[in-house]
Amino acid sequence: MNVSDNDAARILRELRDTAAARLGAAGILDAHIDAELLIGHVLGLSRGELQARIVTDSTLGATEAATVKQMVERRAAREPLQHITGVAPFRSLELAVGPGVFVPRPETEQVAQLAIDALHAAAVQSPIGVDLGTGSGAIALAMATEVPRARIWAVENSPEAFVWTSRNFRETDADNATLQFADLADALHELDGTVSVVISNPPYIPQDAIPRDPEVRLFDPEHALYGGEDGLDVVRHVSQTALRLLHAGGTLVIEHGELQAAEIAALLTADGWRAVASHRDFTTRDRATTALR
Ligand SMILES: C[S@@+](CC[C@H](N)C(=O)[O-])C[C@H]1O[C@@H](n2cnc3c(N)ncnc32)[C@H](O)[C@@H]1O
Repeated sequence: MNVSDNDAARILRELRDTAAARLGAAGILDAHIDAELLIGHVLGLSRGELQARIVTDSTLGATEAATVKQMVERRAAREPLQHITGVAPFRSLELAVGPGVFVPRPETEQVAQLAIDALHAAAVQSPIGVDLGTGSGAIALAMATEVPRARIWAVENSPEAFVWTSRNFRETDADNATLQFADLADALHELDGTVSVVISNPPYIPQDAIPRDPEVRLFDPEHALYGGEDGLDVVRHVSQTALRLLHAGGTLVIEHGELQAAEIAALLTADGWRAVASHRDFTTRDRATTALR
């Protein structure tokens, strides 16, 4: 490494840090991400390339280089990046993840927005929100931190996942969020008829539809992926539990596969839900359905 490499890295790093501080002071939540994307855009580098340049040009010693090599090998074996780093970003949160828990996905950030909007719109002082099958706690903790006046309950019944859920609840320290180890089909009877919003990203993959990506097939827990023969076994339970939990006018939000919107609309309509509507993600795929109690 020569001095000019070092200088180039330092200048780049200071530029990144100054830009992040400026954006943070302006109220942008993930300021360092925005800063790196902006500088990368100007320099014609991806965010990863920019970060690699900052590290390799300045501070990368032999030990760090060896660690990077090991991590690259793990990634090459298709272990999810989030398992290697141990962290999954979700909206404004950084959640601990690893073997045994479903890695929260970017598309779920958009689905969570539907529940957050419904909580914001709720007429009562402290609306109750429930996340059925909470996994890492991503949706529940997003609702709790983004709608502080709400009271949030989260339900999970996988012991392996629950280790991670508990850790994320502890580390997020949202005192308006409660976690329960329970089967969502028979959970939270004490809240019957009082809840404003129920959201679930349940297992919805049909038993025979094995996911293509090794990261999903080999590393996400089966209990988080598969929903029986037609993929809708857990969705049927979510519908019944939400009918019991929600007060009249309350909102149900369900994430699902892009080809399941019509089937889920029929299922919910048959169960007596009103105003059933599907919602597209940023790539125009139908990935969520809402309904009113
Ligand atoms: C697709 S993952 C979603 C996790 C998280 N909500 C998210 O969006 O990242 C489905 C979750 O539901 C949990 N689950 C499946 N069946 C359940 C049941 N009957 N009761 C409670 N949780 C269940 C799984 O263990 C898993 O954590």
